[in-house]
Amino acid sequence: MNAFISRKRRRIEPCDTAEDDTDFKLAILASLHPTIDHSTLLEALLASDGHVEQASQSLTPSSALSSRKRPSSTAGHQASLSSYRLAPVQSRGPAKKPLVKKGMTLYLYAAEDIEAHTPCSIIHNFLPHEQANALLTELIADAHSYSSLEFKLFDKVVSSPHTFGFYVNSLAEAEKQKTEYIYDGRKVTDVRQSLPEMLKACPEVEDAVNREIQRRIKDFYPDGKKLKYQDPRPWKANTAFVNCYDGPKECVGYHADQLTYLGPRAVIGSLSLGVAREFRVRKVLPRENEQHRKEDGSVADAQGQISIHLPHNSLLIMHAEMQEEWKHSIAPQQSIDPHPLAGNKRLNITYRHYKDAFHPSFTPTCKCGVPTVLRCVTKQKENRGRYMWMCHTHYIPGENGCSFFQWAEFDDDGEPPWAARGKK
Ligand SMILES: O=C(O)CCC(=O)C(=O)O
Ligand SMILES: [Fe+2]
Repeated sequence: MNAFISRKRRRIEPCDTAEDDTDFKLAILASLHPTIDHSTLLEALLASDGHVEQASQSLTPSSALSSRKRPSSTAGHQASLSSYRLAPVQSRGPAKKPLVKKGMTLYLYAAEDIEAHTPCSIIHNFLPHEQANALLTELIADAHSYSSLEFKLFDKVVSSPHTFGFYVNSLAEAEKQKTEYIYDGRKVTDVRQSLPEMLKACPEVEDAVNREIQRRIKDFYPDGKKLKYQDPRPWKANTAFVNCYDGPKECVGYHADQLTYLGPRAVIGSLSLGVAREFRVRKVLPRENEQHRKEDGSVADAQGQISIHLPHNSLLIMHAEMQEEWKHSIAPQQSIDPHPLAGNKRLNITYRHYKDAFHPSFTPTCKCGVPTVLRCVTKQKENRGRYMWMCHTHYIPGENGCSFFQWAEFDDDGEPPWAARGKK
């Protein structure tokens, strides 16, 4: 049986009387459990909604397990919190009700918990040890020349506090990317050919992702059927974005990945190497829940979030329900455990399947003459889940774009109408 643990995120408030109360309860718990560290006590208290007695019971280890320490996030070591029975989790299938609560972060470590409570599954120790290290070493060398992503946010040009590189599997593909594809309204100049170890890992990633997709469908989706618009054909790893996070403060904010070249209900395979970091996910709320939005625009506190621990050599599969219904981020941390090969760096490969039918020569072009971006309506209740093609150009600093908008139509397998016409 596995368990999860949760911790209330610390608010930046100079004086908080609730914190005093918590400190008092913590002192009682500490006296009852003198060998358990402070953060584990705090997590148990919060998971028990502040009930000291309940927290104390949950901290009594099951007879078979002797370890009491919260697992450290030491890279390369896969830890689980199964020694604390804070909540029972059924062995297979989706969770009956969400565990995440307002203002809380649930910390998930075990594969069974991750797949039951998020749209992701995880394979720990994915590649053979030597292969993972060779891939990491190859990427560290290439990451020196990565750049950060610049984008426009409310008329300000901001750059993401991490760097990345973009790879495709052949030089011919790289040339096509540079000349035919558009990202945030622009062509990209730095497209790399996948490195030997990246190519070597591709078939393994493809096999694992395809297996996980089938398992997800069978065990988690209604009636064991694929989702509407999900592609029934095998998933391919023909494109990769490699993210580099150098030190605990480098991060990426909450976002959903662009579906423009992947199509609806896309699946992404994300291989983590080097320093272990926290991958946070939260479900997107429809607009009627907007009363929870804070002044700084965030809603994470209002609905809670889930943190997935991503150690070295773990493959996270973001399933077909992820991009349309959830957002994800890599959170900045106070500290990290350095990795023997990578030092302070985490390298992450997000393998993606670019589909032929979504090549920009087929997708609608806006009034600016630029191929459009594919988006899904997530907030507006009436149109939630519908897709639309929209002008990209307003992402370019100094440009406002046009008002182009067109609903996007797909068949049950996520194919756009022009692909069906081509088949006839
Ligand atoms: O670093 C990660 O695990 C996630 C990166 C990511 O979200 C992205 O590349 O879109
Ligand atoms: Fe992403």
